Amino acid sequence: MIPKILNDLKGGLIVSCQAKEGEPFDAPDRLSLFAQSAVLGGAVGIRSEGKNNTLYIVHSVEVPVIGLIKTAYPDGTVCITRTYTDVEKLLSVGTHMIAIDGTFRECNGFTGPEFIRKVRNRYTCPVMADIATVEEGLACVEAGATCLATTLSGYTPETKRKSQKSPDFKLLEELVKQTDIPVIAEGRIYTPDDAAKALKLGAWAVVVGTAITRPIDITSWFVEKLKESAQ
Ligand SMILES: CC(=O)N[C@H](C=O)[C@@H](O)[C@H](O)[C@H](O)COP(=O)(O)O
Repeated sequence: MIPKILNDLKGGLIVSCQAKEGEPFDAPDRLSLFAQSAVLGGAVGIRSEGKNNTLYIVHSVEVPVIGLIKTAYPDGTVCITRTYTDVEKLLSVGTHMIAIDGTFRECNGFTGPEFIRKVRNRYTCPVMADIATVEEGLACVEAGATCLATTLSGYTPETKRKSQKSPDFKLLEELVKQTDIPVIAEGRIYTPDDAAKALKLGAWAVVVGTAITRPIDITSWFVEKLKESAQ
C-alpha cells in the first residue's frame, strides 16, 4: 500500500533546501526561509540535510519533510544517511521520510540495500532510496524501500561522468518500467520543462534543489554564459 506521505507528494514539486558548509545560506533559519518560500510557490514537500536544519524546517512548513544526513565515502563521493545514529537523529526531529543511500557501496559492512532492509525492520518511518543504477533500484525495492529516487546517478564512481549537465531520464524510465513502487526524479533538473518531462516519463514527483535554492550556482550559470558570449 502507498503510504499517505507519498500520496501527498504525488505529481508535485519537492524542493531540496541545502547549502554547502560555510556558504551564506548555511544556517537553519536561512534554509527554512527557502523552505517557506518554496511552499508559498506551491512545493508539496521539502528535502532537507542535517539534524538542525531539518528540525527548523519541520517546524516552519506544513508539508512533508524528507530528511537526510550527508557524509562522504573514503574516496570523497557523497554518502547519504548510512548509520543508525543518523537515522535516529532525523527521527528525533520529526522527519517524515528518511532518504538513505541505496547504492551498492559498503558502509560499516553493509551495502545500501542491506542497510535499508535493516532500517525498515527496525523503524516505521518511510524510506526514500537514493540510487544511481537500475540494479541498485531493484535491490532497494526488494529490501523494502518505500520509494526510489534517481539522486545519485552521476555521483558514484561507477556513474560519474565528466560532464553531468542533464537529468538521467533513461534511469528514470527504466525504474518506472521495472518496479512497482513510486520513482522520484532527482538530480540536475534545472528547468520547469525538464521537471514536466520527468512527470511525463512516469516520475511520481520531482525534486529540484540547485536551480531553486543555490544562488551561488545559479549566478555562476549566468556569469559563465556572459563570459562565453564575450569571447
Ligand atoms: C548528489 C547530491 O549530493 N545530492 C544531494 C542530495 O540530497 C543534493 O546536493 C542535491 O541538491 C539534490 O539531490 C537535488 O539535486 P539538484 O541540486 O541537482 O537539483
